[in-house]
Amino acid sequence: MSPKKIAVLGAGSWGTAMAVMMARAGHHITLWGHNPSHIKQLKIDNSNVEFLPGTDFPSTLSVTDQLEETVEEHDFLMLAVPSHAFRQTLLKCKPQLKKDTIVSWITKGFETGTGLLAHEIVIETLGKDTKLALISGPSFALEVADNLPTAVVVASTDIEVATEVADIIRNSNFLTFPTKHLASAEIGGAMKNILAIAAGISDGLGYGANARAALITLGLTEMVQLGHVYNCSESSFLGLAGVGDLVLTCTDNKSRNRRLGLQLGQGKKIDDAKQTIGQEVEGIHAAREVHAICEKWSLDMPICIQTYRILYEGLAPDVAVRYLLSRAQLAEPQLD
Ligand SMILES: NC(=O)C1=CN([C@@H]2O[C@H](COP(=O)(O)OP(=O)(O)OC[C@H]3O[C@@H](n4cnc5c(N)ncnc54)[C@H](OP(=O)(O)O)[C@@H]3O)[C@@H](O)[C@H]2O)C=CC1
Ligand SMILES: O=C(CO)COP(=O)(O)O
Repeated sequence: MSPKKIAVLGAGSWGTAMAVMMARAGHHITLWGHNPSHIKQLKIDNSNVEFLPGTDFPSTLSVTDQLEETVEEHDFLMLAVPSHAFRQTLLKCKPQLKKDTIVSWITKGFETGTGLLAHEIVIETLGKDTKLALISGPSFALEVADNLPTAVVVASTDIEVATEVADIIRNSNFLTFPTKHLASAEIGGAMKNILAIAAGISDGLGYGANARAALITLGLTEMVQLGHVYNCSESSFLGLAGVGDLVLTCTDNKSRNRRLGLQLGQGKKIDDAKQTIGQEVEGIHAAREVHAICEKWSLDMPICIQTYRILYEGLAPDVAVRYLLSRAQLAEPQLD
């Protein structure tokens, strides 16, 4: 694949790791960040990026805080901002956006307040003919920045766009699989953050590996249940963006969502836990949106709801777990 010009919009750990990975593969990357002092610091010294220690920037990677000219000069955008900044970033891009620009994103979450999926926001703000794609799957920023093998899906309702994006960003350490299951990939990426908090809570309380495996399995059935609202098939959650990312973030302490849960399970207050992590914890927002969606559609998703109650209603983690255990399921929840 010949080198491309790609603009990564969002200079947090994930945008930076993706930018470095693609620049190493020979692409010409512009990394935009909204915080001028952060960008200034990166221009002076990028040898010790916060949360990505030891990540040197290749010469094919430049940084900027100028969004307008970045959008103007690129026909491939990759949004890496947190979900709460997704719509406003698209709106800021819109005036400079060219007709055939690829709008891709690596954000994981529902829109705060509306519960919309990212592709719904793209269509609402930029129109239904936008060439859009999501890149998602089990992919810790630190490991991608360290050049460790990673496999993700590139999802778009237009499989030609998914294939084009997958072909551009694939390299020997970063495998990409095109898929048309866009909504499932978005739901998987957003839901696993809530479930990673739940798994962290369970581990923080000292419940063992059996409980964690049960949470992962039953969490997957909740993911599938939510998918029914969007007409997603059960099997569409069994890939990298669903079960793959769920297993990763529920089991490894590189996950910020899991680490938040661990601290809550150990008795820490949520504000203190958030402060210790010092980065985005998307599951906190996603729990609120999923709670609202469950109310709207009368969905029974006990793990997500108990996690919401711990996060927003001050429910004690051990009480939430006892509730889950006491639900006396007559039958194991099934995927179909
Ligand atoms: N890190 C990871 O391993 C992965 C993360 N993701 C997803 O990527 C997304 C970004 O997360 P991540 O990079 O990890 O988070 P970080 O906490 O590392 O960084 C978030 C970045 O977003 C910036 N930001 C905040 N508000 C705005 C805004 N309004 N406009 C532009 N930029 C803004 C912050 O800048 P400042 O702090 O200067 O305000 C910061 O640089 C999330 O949805 C996450 O779930 C997906 C896969 C892997
Ligand atoms: O999405 C991720 C890995 O795929 C990162 O997970 P956390 O946001 O929980 O760190």
